[in-house]
Amino acid sequence: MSLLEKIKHKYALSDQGARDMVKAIVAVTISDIVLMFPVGILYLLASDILKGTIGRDRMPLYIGGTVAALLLIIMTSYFQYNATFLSTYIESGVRRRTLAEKLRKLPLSFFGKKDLADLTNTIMGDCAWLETASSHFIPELIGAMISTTIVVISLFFFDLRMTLAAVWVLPVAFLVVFAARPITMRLNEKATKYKINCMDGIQEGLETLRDLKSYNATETYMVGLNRKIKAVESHSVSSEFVNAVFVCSAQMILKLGIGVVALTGGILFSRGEISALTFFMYLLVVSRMYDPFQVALQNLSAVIATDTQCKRMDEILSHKEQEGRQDMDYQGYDICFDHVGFSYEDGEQVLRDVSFTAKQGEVTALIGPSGGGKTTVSRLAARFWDADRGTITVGGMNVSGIDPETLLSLYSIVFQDVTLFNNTVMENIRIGRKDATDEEVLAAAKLAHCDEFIEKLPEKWDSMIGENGSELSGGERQRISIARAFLKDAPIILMDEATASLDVDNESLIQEAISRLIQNKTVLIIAHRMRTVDGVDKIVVLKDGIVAESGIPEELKEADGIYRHMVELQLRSEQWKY
Ligand SMILES: Nc1ncnc2c1ncn2[C@@H]1O[C@H](COP(=O)(O)OP(=O)(O)OP(=O)(O)O)[C@@H](O)[C@H]1O
Repeated sequence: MSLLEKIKHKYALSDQGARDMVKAIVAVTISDIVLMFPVGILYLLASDILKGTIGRDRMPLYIGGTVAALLLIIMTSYFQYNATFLSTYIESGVRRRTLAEKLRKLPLSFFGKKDLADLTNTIMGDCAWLETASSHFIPELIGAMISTTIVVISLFFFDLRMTLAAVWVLPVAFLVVFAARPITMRLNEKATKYKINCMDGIQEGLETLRDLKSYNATETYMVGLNRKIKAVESHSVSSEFVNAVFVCSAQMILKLGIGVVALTGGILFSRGEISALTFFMYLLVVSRMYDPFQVALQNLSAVIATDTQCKRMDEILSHKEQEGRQDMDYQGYDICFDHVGFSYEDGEQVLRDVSFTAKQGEVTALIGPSGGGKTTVSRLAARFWDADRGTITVGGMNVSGIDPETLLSLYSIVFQDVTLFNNTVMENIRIGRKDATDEEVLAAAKLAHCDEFIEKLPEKWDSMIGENGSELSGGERQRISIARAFLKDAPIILMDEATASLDVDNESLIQEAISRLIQNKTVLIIAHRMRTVDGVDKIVVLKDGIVAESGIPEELKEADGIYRHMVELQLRSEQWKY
């Protein structure tokens, strides 16, 4: 692996980002070396004074040297600023976009393991931390190490003993901070874990505020949240404290270097083994040489801490994407489950052996007791998850070999919990097909009976509907979701009891529209109310992860099975009154 590849992989950078980081390292190295130029000029001046050769003719050299050193310092600082700061912000944007793009391609199973706060923290917080790391910590650390090595090598040409007196502190100080690596990393990981836990708590509180208030549980929630905030506080403080102990100790060791140089120089000078000029030069050099290194030590501990953030990012970036072909030759759009077995992350077998076919031009209803696996079956059909055993085909093509986005283009999905975006009603419906014209959007909305309530909104079709459609009723939200399905007009329709939040008037209107929509399509409905499945072509009863019964409604009603039992139960519950 080349150096660029290594940097790219280690710090989750793009090709350009890795190149910019190398440029930044070069810029810092030059900048650090240039800072030694004034020391050189002072050395020349001292040398001339001691030799008595100072005169007018040497003045241009001193003045020219000083001006050149100043110009070089300004130029390299400018170069360093450009190479680090400007490119870093561009790179941060690239990094965030790469993460978001990757998340888009990951299977939903990945999101089962990660909560929203964790992912948001990676995209925003970890990226911001890496932003500082790539603009400051890493280039300054590597730059300081390279420039110090160059200075140290050149010092060996003057006097070995004095050089050793000056440089022994460098590896010792470095080792002190580096030896603390396992402790600081562990503490940093812990602090990050508590921080995410706290963010998660805040997010949960905001999302569930309505329920917390209605059950007078806000106080209990605040007690829990306070505990989480305190945990973040104490872990961050102890992480900082331990870090400071090691960094400060290492910096004190560096200061010891000046003392040792003065002592060694004093002894050697008194013995006449070095000249006053050499002694003076070493004092000058050590007074400057430790400065970048002192900063580098702080940066080293910060770079060590960066490991936690990089690992978290790498976990996302290296996670296997769902792949598949885009050019499929479908033979119709039948969905066929053949001995399918599946379990979620927790390992509990949700589907044990499921086989059935949902034919094109027919409505297949999935019914069964709660937790029987109906939603899971529909998720597997759309490849939100991959089955563990057996095969699922669409139009004869195994879904595990189809590119997820290509597969989803075959589906119109109407979920029970509708997701709406903080945008206009028009754009929320257009999500169904992004290239649809306004007329097409309007037509789809009309079919889903959305137009009546949209026309009453203050800005009509341009009305913003608040985050997740919070300004709309449950029925209105669901009608928008159905309008999207009309607009997409895909050959397969997956519905999760789409009419659940509609009142009686709307329900019959929507049902009539749905009947038009589903003609000659493969329709898979997750049904909870038995009266809605009376007219379907096929019922599949899922219970305990297997197909317990399947057939046409009349047949199943005759048999004394689960379907008949569910119909009877529902009839009884319909007679229930408050
Ligand atoms: N993302 C998930 N991670 C882990 N387990 C899950 C997940 N989603 C569902 N399950 C579990 O899988 C089982 C089947 O759930 P599923 O939602 O498929 O059932 P269902 O028949 O649709 O239920 P309902 O009628 O109540 O909606 C349940 O035990 C449920 O707890």
